[in-house]
Amino acid sequence: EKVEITKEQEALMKLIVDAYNKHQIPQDVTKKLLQEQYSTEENFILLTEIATSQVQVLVEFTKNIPGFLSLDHEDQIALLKGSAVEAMFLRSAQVFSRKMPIGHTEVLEERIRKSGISEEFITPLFNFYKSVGELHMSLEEQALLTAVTILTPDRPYVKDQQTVELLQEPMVDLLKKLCVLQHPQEPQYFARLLGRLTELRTLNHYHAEMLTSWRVNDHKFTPLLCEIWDVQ
Ligand SMILES: CC(C)c1onc(-c2c(Cl)cccc2Cl)c1COc1ccc2cc(-c3cccc(C(=O)O)c3)sc2c1
Repeated sequence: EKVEITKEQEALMKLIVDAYNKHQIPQDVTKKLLQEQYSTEENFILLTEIATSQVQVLVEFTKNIPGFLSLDHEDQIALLKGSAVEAMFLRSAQVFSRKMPIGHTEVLEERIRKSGISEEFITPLFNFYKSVGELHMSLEEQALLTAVTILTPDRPYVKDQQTVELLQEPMVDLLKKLCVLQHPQEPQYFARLLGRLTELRTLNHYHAEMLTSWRVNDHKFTPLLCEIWDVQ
C-alpha cells in the first residue's frame, strides 16, 4: 500500500533536519585539515580539536530533539555519553560519502591513518566509512539516523529506558518511511541502514582501545572529551 508521511512526521523531520543543518563544525576548524602540516602529533592535535568541536555541535543538535530536554537530566547525560562516539563515527563517515570540497576526503583519511591509531583499528574504521559511503544517505537520513543513535534506550546508566524508547520510536518509523520513499528500488535499504547501527556498536569497543593506546603514549585530550569519554 502507499507509504505516506503524515503532517506531524513532516514537522518532526523539518525540526531534526534544521537542527542538523544549523549545528555544524565551524569552517575555520575543518579548514585546518587542509592547512596544518602532517605529523602524527599534529594530526592527533587537529583531530582532537575537531572531535571537541563535534561534541559541542552534537550537544546542541541533541537539545533540539523533541522531548529530549524533558528527560531526566542524568538520563540526558547518559544518552550523550553513550552515543557520542557513534554519532562522531557517523558524522566523520559522511565526510567520506558526500563529495566534500576537493581534497578534504583524502586529507582526512591521511590524517586519521597517521594519528597514532594502530593498524588493527584502522581497518574496521575505514571498512565502516566505506559501507556508509556506499549507502549514499540523504541529508534527512543522516540527521534522523543520528537522532535514532542518540535516543538508543539501552545505553549504560539510563534509568527510564521506557521514555527514551517513546522518543526513539517516531524517529525510527519516520526513517523507515523515508527510506521506502527515497530508495524505492531498494526495499532492503532501511535494513541496511540499521545494519550500520549494529556495526557502530562494535566500533565503540575498538574506540575504547584506541583511547587506551593513545593514553599509553601520553596523548592529551581536551576537558570536554575527557568528560564525555570518562578518561583521565
Ligand atoms: C580525539 C581524536 C583524536 C579522536 O579520537 N577518536 C576519534 C574518532 C575517529 Cl579518529 C574516527 C571516528 C570517530 C572518532 Cl570519535 C577522533 C577524531 O574524531 C572525529 C570526530 C568527528 C569528526 C568530524 C570531522 C569532519 C571533517 C571534515 C568536515 C566535517 C564536516 O562536518 O563538515 C567533519 S573529522 C572528525 C574526527
